[in-house]
Amino acid sequence: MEVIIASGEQQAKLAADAIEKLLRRETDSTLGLATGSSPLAVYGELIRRHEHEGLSFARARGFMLDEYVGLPADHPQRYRNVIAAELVDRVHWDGERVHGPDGLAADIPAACAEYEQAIAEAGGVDLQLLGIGTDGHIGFNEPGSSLSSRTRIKSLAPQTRSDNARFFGGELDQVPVHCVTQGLGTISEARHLVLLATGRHKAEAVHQLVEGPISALWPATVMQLHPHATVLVDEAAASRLQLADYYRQTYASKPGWQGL
Ligand SMILES: N[C@@H]1[C@@H](O)[C@H](O)[C@@H](COP(=O)(O)O)O[C@@H]1O
Repeated sequence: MEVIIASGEQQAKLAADAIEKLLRRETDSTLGLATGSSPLAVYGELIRRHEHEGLSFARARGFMLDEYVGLPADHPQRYRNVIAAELVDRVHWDGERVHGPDGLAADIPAACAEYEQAIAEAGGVDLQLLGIGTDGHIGFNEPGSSLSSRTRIKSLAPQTRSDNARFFGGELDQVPVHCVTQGLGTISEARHLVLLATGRHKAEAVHQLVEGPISALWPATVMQLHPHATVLVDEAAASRLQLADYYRQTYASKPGWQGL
């Protein structure tokens, strides 16, 4: 696992560089998309590169991490609509090439199995963007999630519902109780995991993710088992890291050609 302590702006450039490298290669690429505030600066940088540097998403496929269950199709907080507004529409990416778990399916387990199948048929995810919840969730894999879980329905933890109430006008009772999320096993199969975290409220989750014992209690710790995981954190989110100086030195002496 590589830990890079960098400002939100630097994080966005580094993650966008890795995504641009994939989009400009000869073969089609598959991006794993996350919602929440953490990836917004990355999306902003990708939109800038699309508008000013000709970065094209035409040959890419996208798979989202998660979705609320039961929000009406036109609800602005439905993750499908959020990602359309924050990235897909703004980079003129064909919406048919961007997929997400179906939170409105009549048969949710069948829809989850189909989603797994669609990811597999696309050849798997090349780069998965991730944020982290204050309780250490990735996607919507709340504490207690199996480390080998697949896409499925989950109940949101009270902490997550209260954290996300800000997107629902501060009204907790408007936040859905259930979600569908790629599992920790699904996420772990992406070839490169790139997690972004900013702010002191993420410091404990980041400490556990990087330095804690692997445990379902802190689901993001599953990333310690991944052969190519990058964790981009600002100073505040890094404030509880025991080995922060070592991560700084390592990154400062990293060969420039290496990329993420
Ligand atoms: N389901 C999303 C996650 O994918 C996201 O990473 C996390 C952190 O959100 P934020 O980036 O807004 O702090 O919470 C949400 O509940």
